[in-house]
Amino acid sequence: MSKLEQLKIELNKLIDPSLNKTFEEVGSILSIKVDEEDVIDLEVQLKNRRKDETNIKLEIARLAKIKFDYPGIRIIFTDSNYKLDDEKSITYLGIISGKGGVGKSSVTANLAVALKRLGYKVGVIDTDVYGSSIPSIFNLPIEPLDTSEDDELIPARTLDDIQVISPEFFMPLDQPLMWRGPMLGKLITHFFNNVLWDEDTQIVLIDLPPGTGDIQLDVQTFVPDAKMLLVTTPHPNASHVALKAGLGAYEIGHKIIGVVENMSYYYNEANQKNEYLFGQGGGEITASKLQSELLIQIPINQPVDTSSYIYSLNDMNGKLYFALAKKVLEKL
Ligand SMILES: Nc1ncnc2c1ncn2[C@@H]1O[C@H](COP(=O)(O)OP(=O)(O)OP(=O)(O)O)[C@@H](O)[C@H]1O
Repeated sequence: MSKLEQLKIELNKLIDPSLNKTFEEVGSILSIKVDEEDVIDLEVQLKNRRKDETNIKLEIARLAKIKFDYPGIRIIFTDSNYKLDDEKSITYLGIISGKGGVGKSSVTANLAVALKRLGYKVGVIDTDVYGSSIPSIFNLPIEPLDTSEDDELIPARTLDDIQVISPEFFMPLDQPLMWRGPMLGKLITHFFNNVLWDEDTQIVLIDLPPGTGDIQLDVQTFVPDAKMLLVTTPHPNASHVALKAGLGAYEIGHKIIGVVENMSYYYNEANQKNEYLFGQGGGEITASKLQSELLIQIPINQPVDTSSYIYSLNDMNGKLYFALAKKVLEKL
């Protein structure tokens, strides 16, 4: 047996501390080679790189250099997707729209509350960097988030116990901040890789920027199983743009679970009729062209408690969001 094969056997006995399983059991070693200068090239995946990489690097170096006398070793660490049997996994649902102002953030926040009312443990990631409004919808103070000992972000928490992550918490108050591509990419990576959600978190809603861009692509990379909910207003022009966003989502590889038509009508108490201020049919057209389903039509309405953006269960819209949450759960 060659020296390299013997080293591989010893490496395979190492334990991934975050899985409490040997490298062999979870297939941690992706590749191992030796170059012409006798230096080892090793590719290893770990469940929790941030926490375990330094110690594992030492253990590997000890084996390769001291026990097997190799002059050097280069290690590339990647993330392991290995799932333990009892590991709870979070379901991600992205909320998308063609353009801004159609109520995407309102839908995200009110859907989160409705899911919570149904007994689910919910988180929200606000990725709408240029139009971030989730913290203000939830009335959360804009202050830097705490971090755990392992440098993970601890989400802000609403009074309803919904956990929230938003770029707002990283920006100077009331000042513009120019997010450039790489900076933005880092922030979003952090939002998906380094958040300490409560252990029993079941659903995380992602408020995405309007349209199809880098952040949508990032979400596909970090959470490829994420499903999408598309928000549009009833106006045919809005639905035209929403359709583009939906087609873009399909192209990226996202699944759309349905369409929400927001600001569908206004119920006029005076004549007891629905007034279709923004036209009619946009949601239905978008859903049918995407071969999806129009899940709900939400009218224009302010919460009875005018100090809040969240509808109570006494509000007509609160009841509709409750119905939407049930449909969403069926689709997920
Ligand atoms: N059904 C509704 N009835 C009345 N007002 C609504 C309704 N839906 C949303 N709004 C209001 O419309 C405005 C825009 O909503 P919101 O910020 O949720 O849109 P958005 O699509 O997330 O926009 P952006 O992408 O620019 O952040 C807000 O003031 C919100 O309170």
